[in-house]
Amino acid sequence: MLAPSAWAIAPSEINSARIEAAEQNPGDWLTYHGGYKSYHYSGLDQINASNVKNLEVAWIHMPGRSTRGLQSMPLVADGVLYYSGSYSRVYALDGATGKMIWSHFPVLDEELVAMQTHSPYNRGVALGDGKVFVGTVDGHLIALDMKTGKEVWNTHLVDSKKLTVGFTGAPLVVKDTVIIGSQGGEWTSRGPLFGVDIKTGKKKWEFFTVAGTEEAKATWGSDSWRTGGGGAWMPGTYDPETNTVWWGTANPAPLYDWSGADWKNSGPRPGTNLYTTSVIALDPDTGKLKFYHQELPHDAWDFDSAVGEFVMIDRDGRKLVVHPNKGGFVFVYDRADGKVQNVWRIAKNINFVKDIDPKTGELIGRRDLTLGKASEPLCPAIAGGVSWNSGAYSPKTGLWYKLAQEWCMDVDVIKTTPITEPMAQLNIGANFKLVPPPDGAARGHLDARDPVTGAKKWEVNFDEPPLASVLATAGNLVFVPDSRGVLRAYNAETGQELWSHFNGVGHNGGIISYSAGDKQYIAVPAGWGGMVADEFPALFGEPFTSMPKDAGALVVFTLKQ
Ligand SMILES: O=C(O)c1cc(C(=O)O)c2c(n1)C(=O)C(=O)c1cc(C(=O)O)[nH]c1-2
Ligand SMILES: [Ca+2]
Repeated sequence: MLAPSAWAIAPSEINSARIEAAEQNPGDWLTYHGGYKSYHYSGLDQINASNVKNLEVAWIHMPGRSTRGLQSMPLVADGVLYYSGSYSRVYALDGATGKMIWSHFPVLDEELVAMQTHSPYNRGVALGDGKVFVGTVDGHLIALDMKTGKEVWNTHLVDSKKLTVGFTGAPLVVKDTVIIGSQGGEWTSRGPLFGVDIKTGKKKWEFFTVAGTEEAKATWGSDSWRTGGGGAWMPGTYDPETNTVWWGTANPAPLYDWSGADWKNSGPRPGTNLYTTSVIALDPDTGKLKFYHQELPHDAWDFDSAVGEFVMIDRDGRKLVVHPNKGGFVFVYDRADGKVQNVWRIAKNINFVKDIDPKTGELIGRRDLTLGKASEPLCPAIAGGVSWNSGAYSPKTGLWYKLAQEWCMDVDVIKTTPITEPMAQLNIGANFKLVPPPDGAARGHLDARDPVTGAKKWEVNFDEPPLASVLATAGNLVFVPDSRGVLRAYNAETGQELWSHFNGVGHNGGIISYSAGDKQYIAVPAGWGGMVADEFPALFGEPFTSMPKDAGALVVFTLKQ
């Protein structure tokens, strides 16, 4: 199915209604998650399981200065591809040829950026109201004219000079509001999310993921909310039926806590620490909290809920949303009220809890660390049982294709005090080293599962965990961009590998499909160097020891003529 002409009347008008209708317009890819349902699925089937072997490179684009790789999710509207690289460089390219239409390089506070650790990568842009929106690591949200790339407005939202953190995640457009979340879990901020007027750039609201309400403030003993961390560093999504924004929040700081089982009363941040490591449901117009579920009360392991995937599934009259937590569990919620409907595990090596009650979401047998070396490795490792990139759901197969990671770490918990002056410093609270898990080598796997029950149909193993997003298509295909730099296509029903192509450097970003003219394309950023990627040389050796962390290219494929 190719439907590029459906929007011929007003080609560049992008609003929430058009995003809601994403499924009827498979030639586009309008939001980070491919549409509000977060499927990372393309309804195009020109490229399919029987002809995927005929894929070839159509064009390549080099953004330059790809420090820490190329981590973004491209977007496409009406055959034009928009994407960002490190330092928030934004490009608009002809989707058929790669020819540049415009580029925009923001002027950043380079001195500040050089002092940041989780920087200067950018994970994507948002489209709406004739503009392209991008966040910057020095705390700005910028709107560019979609046709010319000229700056329309530029709003300074985070005092990054003081707080160190900024924006790495993509924004989300909801009606006349642009929503973006800040980094924060590893520092001393309060991890805000912002709602900004789409026309003027004026800030409409701000929601603090740390102590954003009086109820939440009471869950931080010793005034620890002042330096609580939090963060909302990956984009969530929007449920138009209930006018609700779903967003995941990051961990509290310090990441690790020495108080052991007495965490309610002692240690650096006594209490449950709301709304960190939670999913929060906000009113997009006001930023008011509607409801929430804290996936890990008093997270003591850096297992953020910040993974941005909220997969909307309707089943047996129930409206559900599926959300993975970095600790390796997958939560299923009722979309009306955020009540837990199921919890299942996707990572095999987990010992930070014995289990999570699938009916209530309650943690069973938590493993709270105390000062000094832990007696046995903590599983999963700080890099997570799942990482921040997204899986893909195919409404055709009813399967969710999701990557998981098997690794643990030796951990030595130390006492820290938050440093806020003159500039916030990382507040980790432990030294650590990644090690293989009890059941074998450190590795990754792609699972094809029922997203609600977790029932597994098939699994493919990888010697090193892939750290990029997954794409599913109506052509009965699943694409996995792997860490060595090989893009692989699988049969969506069976997991059989059908095609692969080496892109020259590891993948650490998104992947999409779109149409331009009468052709279907697959676009994948190649470029290695995220935070988790830093762990690869010690664990896996070559090719990661010598893999560049400052090279990137957008590689686009189509079928041979
Ligand atoms: O709490 C935060 O604000 C925050 C930010 C980031 C980031 O901006 O990349 C990561 C994390 N947390 C994190 O927990 C994490 O596992 C992680 C992995 C990566 C990466 O680039 O591979 N970034 C981040
Ligand atoms: Ca974190």
